[in-house]
Amino acid sequence: DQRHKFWETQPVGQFKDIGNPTLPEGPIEPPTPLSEVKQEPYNLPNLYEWVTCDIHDEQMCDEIYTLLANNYVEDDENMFRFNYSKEFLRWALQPPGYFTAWHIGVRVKTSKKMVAFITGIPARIRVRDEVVNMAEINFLCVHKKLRTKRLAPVMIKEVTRRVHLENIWQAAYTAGVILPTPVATCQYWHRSLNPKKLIDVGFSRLGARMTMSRTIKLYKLPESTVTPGFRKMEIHDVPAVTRLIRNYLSQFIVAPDFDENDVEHWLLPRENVVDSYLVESPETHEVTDFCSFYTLPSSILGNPNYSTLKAAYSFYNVSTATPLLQLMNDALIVAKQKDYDVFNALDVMQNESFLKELKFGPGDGKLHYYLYNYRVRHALKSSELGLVLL
Ligand SMILES: COc1cc([C@H]2SCC(=O)N2Cc2ccccc2)c(Br)cc1O
Repeated sequence: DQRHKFWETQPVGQFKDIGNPTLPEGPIEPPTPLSEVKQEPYNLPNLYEWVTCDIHDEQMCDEIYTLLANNYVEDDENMFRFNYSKEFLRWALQPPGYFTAWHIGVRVKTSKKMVAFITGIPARIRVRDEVVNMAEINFLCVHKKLRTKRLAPVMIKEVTRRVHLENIWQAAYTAGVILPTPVATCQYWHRSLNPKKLIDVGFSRLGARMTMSRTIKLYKLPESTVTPGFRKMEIHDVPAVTRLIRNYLSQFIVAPDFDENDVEHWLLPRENVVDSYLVESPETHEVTDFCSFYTLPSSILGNPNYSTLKAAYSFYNVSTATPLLQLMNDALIVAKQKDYDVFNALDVMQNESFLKELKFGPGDGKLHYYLYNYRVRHALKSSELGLVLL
């Protein structure tokens, strides 16, 4: 089909190469001399033009928010659609060292209406012992009415060209669909916090021989956290949290190579965007554990009583003294206190060790991770992945 036609032209692991032990791990193609990188943008179909999006600009941010809120990812049954907030988009797209040129919109020349979007952000990602400068590609969105115009391939080529101009030759991205060739395939799990609402909107179903009140009781959580020394992360914790998370992530085959600037950006609490907590030992004042989740609501499509689902997504968690089970239960307790309806987690890192026990149920969505222009000897188990993309 057309999709594989495009990906067969790209430096990505090809299905035909699976299991070929002679192919080395690492870049598939060498960098192109900067003088040979195409200097001008790729051609769009006539009616459309590229626009570089300054996400800091209120009006531009509004246009991007609205495009995504109406046209971004839905579940297979079109019951829900991601509803990234404006403050979340500003956080997600302005990490240390970001390039405005990598926030690319497509708009109609005449009406100036934004009809498509794709982004890249720079990230240092370690693959085994190699730290690679990559672009994390995200928010690929084409307006529902323009889906048959084959805009996505030219948008992917354009963001790749702009990434190449910054001398970066690898990328990481995720998708709900199978493309050549997944580095890892993960499963989403969900922990009900507001089971009545989740059943009312059709996400969950009442279990057999279960009443609503029995279901509410099943998911009930304590009013307050149980771990002594459990508190919100603050700016002065950045050095300790950086040490803790760098050490923890070193056990995974693919993981971000966070420095203190990255930790300050990605893990310091931001209201309605990202929450992070740590355990400071009351005796030694050492920071021994960390947990975090980000806030990504979903629009509920066509329900008369509810319009939005408040969802928390497990981000990075580290346990060295507090059992991970207890740490994550405290995260659930805090999320319930803040009125989240559901707490979502991928089966990456050590998450599998707590999912069933904390009453998570498997979702219907799989998430495939991909690397561009970097071959990994063989697909990873999700527990070998230490990378969470937004
Ligand atoms: C519907 O089952 C799932 C849907 C989603 C995504 S697709 C569009 C959307 O909004 N989602 C977030 C959401 C919506 C509802 C519940 C939990 C998460 C994910 Br990710 C995993 C699921 O299993």
